[in-house]
Amino acid sequence: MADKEFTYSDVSEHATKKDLYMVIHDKVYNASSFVDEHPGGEEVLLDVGGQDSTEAFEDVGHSDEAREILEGLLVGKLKRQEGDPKPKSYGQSSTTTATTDSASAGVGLYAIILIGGILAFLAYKFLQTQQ
Ligand code: HEM
Repeated sequence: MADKEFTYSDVSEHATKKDLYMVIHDKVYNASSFVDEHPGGEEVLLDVGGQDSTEAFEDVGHSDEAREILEGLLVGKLKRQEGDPKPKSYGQSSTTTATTDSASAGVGLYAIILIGGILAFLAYKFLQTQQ
């Protein structure tokens, strides 16, 4: 059963509380039996019902226990088709780019402060020798 393949449109047909599928890391889970037990509330699960909820799931930082429960809900894997939304590989693509950007911006800022400091020091030394 867990070998079954679902397309995005298959998954999107299961978006009600009694029949709730979601995609996490390209695997398809049937969360219907867990909705009432979810410590984070049923609302959030219903929100992502029938969709890719990888980001929402990972953003919360779910425990290993949560991941074990998740494995028990597995019904199949996602069959990606052309035109489907891109894989939401968490911690890669967009997130990494953002981190790299801010990191290099940080380095740039330090470089400017450092160069500014050196210039100020040289100017100070220069003025001293002038006197
Ligand atoms: C079927 C998929 C999911 C399972 C099996 C699951 C399971 C769990 C479990 C076991 C916890 C307790 C804390 C922990 O062990 O990490 C939890 C907490 C939580 N979950 Fe989920 N979760 C799922 C999907 C989601 C999604 C899609 C969201 C969307 C935002 C979400 C939001 C939360 C929040 C906000 C908490 C924290 C509740 C609190 O500490 O007050 N969960 N979840």
